[in-house]
Amino acid sequence: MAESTSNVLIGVIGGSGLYHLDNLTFIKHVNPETPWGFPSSPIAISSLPSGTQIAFLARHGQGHTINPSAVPTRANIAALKSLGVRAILAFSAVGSLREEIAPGDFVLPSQIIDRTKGVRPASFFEGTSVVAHAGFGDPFSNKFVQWLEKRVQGVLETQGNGAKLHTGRCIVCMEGPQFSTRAESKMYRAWGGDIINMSVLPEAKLAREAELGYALIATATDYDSWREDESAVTAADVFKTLQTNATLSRTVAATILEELHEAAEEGHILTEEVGSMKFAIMPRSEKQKDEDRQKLAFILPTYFS
Ligand SMILES: CSC[C@H]1O[C@H](OP(=O)(O)O)[C@H](O)[C@@H]1O
Ligand SMILES: Nc1ncnc2[nH]cnc12
Repeated sequence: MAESTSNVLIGVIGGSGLYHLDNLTFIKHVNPETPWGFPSSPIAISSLPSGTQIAFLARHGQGHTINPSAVPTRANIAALKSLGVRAILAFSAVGSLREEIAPGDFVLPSQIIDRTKGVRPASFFEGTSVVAHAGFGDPFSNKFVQWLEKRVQGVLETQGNGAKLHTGRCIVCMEGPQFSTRAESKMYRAWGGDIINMSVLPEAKLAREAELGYALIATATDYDSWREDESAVTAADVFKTLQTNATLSRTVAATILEELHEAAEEGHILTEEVGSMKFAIMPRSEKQKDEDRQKLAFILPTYFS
């Protein structure tokens, strides 16, 4: 492990527009070097009013300098794990593929359609002599997502200014940086996609490989490009809602993080993840290289130390 751990159980990943959280006392920045390089940006360790510490990482770097295809996601997940993090609460700006999901609404997706194009390293095992097939049928941590539902709903009802929460939805993760064509946007709707972004993969896959709880709070900024009589999405459309969504995301985080830390400490929201890689990893063979096993011990010390 690169950094000493100090009971930082929750890692928050901020997406477009969300580069810091509120109501926290900043303690320090850490920048752990992992076998997969450095994270997108130094990770801010801060304390909640109770003293509980949390970690915050800006997915695209503090000045939003990293495009979605180039985010060093393996380093991000490995760095968070090295700090002792057990659950990641990720935020993402998304396009809506459904009329009822309006810009400003929040979504807790439960499924993913992968439309990334193989340019992003998507496994810690890639390039090693160890083979593993993580289960990904339920790409988000079901218990964690269920835990979030009523808490996020509560915040939106009292402080959401009309923002609605949608649950049980399917997110399409596309390869950017360009937005989808109108034909693609319609195709994703026909496939059952409800929202679209460029970031949830490989983040969710890598969190699973590292046996971390992972949930995404998706915040809708636009209607993508499927509406016949409307113009196709532009970055300017996204920017219109980004700040309002980020402010509400900060309120959600400030309201739930203390209780989330407690839930992670007790472990009941993470029972599906911990131990999940045990039978995903192909049995040890003499052909597996020691150096690869050492590398993998960084994220899975239980199996590789
Ligand atoms: C700024 S529009 C496209 C960009 O926004 C989302 O970023 P994030 O998921 O980090 O909030 C989307 O995934 C794209 O990367
Ligand atoms: N329409 C869209 N497509 C992909 N990613 C997005 N992030 C925000 N809006 C998006």
